[in-house]
Amino acid sequence: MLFSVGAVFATYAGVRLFEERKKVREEKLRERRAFAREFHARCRARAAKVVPSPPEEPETDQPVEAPQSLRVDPQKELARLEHYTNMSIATMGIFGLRLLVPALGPVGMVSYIYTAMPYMRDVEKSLVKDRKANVDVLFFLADMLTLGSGSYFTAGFGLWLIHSAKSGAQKAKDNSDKMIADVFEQLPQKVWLLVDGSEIEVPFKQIRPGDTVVVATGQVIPVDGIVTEGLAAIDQRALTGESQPAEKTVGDRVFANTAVITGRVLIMVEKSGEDTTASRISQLLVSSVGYKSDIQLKGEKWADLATQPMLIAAGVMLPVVGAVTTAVFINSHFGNRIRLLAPMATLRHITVAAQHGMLVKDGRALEKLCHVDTVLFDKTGTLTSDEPEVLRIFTCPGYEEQGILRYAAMAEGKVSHPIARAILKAAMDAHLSWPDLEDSQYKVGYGITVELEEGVLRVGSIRFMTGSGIGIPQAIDAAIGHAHSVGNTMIMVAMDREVIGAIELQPSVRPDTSELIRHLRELGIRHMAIVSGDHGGPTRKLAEELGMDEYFHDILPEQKADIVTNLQAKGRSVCFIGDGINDAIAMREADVSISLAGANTIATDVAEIIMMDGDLAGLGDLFYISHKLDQTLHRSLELTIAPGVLNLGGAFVFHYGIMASLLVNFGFGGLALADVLKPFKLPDRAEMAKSIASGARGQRRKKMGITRVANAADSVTNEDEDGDSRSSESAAPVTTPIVQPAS
Ligand SMILES: Nc1ncnc2c1ncn2[C@@H]1O[C@H](COP(=O)(O)OP(=O)(O)OP(=O)(O)O)[C@@H](O)[C@H]1O
Ligand SMILES: [Zn+2]
Repeated sequence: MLFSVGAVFATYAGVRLFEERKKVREEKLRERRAFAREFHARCRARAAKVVPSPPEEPETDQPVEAPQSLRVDPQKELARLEHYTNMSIATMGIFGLRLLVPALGPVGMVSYIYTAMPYMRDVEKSLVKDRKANVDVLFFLADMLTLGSGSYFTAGFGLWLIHSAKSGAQKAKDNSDKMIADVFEQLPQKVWLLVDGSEIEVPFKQIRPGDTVVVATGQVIPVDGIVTEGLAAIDQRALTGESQPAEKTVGDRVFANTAVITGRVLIMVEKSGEDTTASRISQLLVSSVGYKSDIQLKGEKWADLATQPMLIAAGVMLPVVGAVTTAVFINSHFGNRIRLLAPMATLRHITVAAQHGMLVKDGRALEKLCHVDTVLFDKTGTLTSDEPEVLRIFTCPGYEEQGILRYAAMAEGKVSHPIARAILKAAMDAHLSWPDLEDSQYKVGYGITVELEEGVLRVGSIRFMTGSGIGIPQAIDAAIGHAHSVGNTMIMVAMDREVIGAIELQPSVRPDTSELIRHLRELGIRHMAIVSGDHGGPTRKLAEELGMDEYFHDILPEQKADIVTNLQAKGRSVCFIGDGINDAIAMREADVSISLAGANTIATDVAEIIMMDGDLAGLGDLFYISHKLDQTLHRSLELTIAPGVLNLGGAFVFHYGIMASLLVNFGFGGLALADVLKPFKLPDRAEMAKSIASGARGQRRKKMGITRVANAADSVTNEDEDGDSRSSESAAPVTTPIVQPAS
């Protein structure tokens, strides 16, 4: 029987030896060819009296590429895994028939060795390359013991368990990848294309190599390309991590997903929109699924910690208790299962989110969301609809309403701020026309400056005016007071040093938002606040209306981020929901960031989760899905540990066989898998709250001592009653630590 184990090793060694020698031979051949090439090049160069140019340096400025794992064709990988799964079934079959036809024994061995080949490669890699005995090594040892003890069928079954788990995980991953890619493609993406000297807005996918796109302040560069005109400061943080903006001008390369902070450039496109979309999707898939969840990390750590001692223990046990008991003992190791289950659980929940119109770009975000206790909302464009309405236009002597509106529209040109959209719409509705301006300067959080023949035009906030040394006339000041008291936003229009008019904008709060806030409280969110760049008046009004705990107004973009980090320093876990350029930094700092489809591209690029319907309605569902994921991950971990305990008993107390131990693993593995893949529907509101509270209580019971989880659970259960009482008196005034406007 030891003969069979020997045969396995001998064959593997033979195959590997053959491969290595082939590799060496190929290497030599390559060297020889390279030498010949260089030799010929030198001869030619000498003949032409020029020195051959050095080989081209690889570009260092390249955008990040998808890791190796994603460049493997998933179709082929799946086919390969399925092939080995089928082969292990065949092996089991042959070994089974061997009982009737003993001559089939050697055939079974050949089939076994073939099926074990990829597995042995992993084992070799672990031992030779990583110099570490990992779980693969341990289980391989168990399977060799099984084979050596003459349980051929069981050994085949052991192989099948390994291969089928891998191919099952790959299949689930493929399905989710497709789903996520589909949802991503629905994101509305438009770019400004230069056609015969004028700029037109076209869908991103229509872009072809050689086209010229125009990108101005506050927009994200949609493509890889070369700057052919203009100058811009570009934030490459998303790409290179460097926070210093880079100056780019004619001849420089720029990359997709970087943002223009100031300036305006024409870019010649290098890759078509479809190619760029494809590479974006592959990047997206890397970040959404190519990571390890906390629970997986924990599980892997435990598995790793247990591996060496178990190997040693197995070595000691083998001569004493024999192969069977040792193999059963090894099978009590909970192995790699969490490594398969955790990503599958995450994928499953990302897929459910996608089916409900939420694109989770980073799986970690979904995992972290259930620990969030503080949600910060941006106001304009997030809590209010992405297009307020121009309500009134105030004019100063010498100007007419239409003139003020026309100036404002001229300045707003291609800005994609909700205020800009509202003004442009009003101007269009009034059938005004205005020239296309190229050199407008947008100062985020303040407003826009344009140099016209008649003077310097400024359109923006009151602070923008006073900061530029422009006073507010009394008549306008009175109008501002009234507008703010009813919750409206006022935009100043100034020419040179004088305010010439103002525009009053009426926001419309997204429907059912106060209901949503109440819903989130039921789901365990303790603290909710508005963080807005707008004035105190309208911000307070909305905060009261919606029953927020706090509000921050006149907040500049960097300050939004400070608010997030301050809260985090107090131990809060913060989710930031925003739509604008002014939210991007805060979103980067937040534990979880969410944006809405149709918001500024910088915001949707930074956000880890995008609400594809363009509104907040699905937020409750999202939190629920996150809690569900957390519960599933915990259950997965339990279901991987349970069979281990049972098998440990099997080895020392019940004395059962190897097959029994594998069946225990198989049974629990199947249960865990079914649990992870179980389809689930989103329940109604009351049911959601109950399920989250009970999950948290359950966890608290088990996790006594781990303060963070226990605290979170506390808050959820307390909030149950708390949330109810709050909802009944939601009209009560908010006690508001107000952040004073920065001067
Ligand atoms: N495109 C613009 N046109 C005119 N004024 C602007 C523009 N962008 C910003 N402003 C002025 O600067 C202020 C701050 O703008 P910012 O974009 O930081 O926040 P916001 O849109 O008002 O509110 P929120 O932060 O809630 O989205 C605005 O209230 C407005 O007065
Ligand atoms: Zn906003």
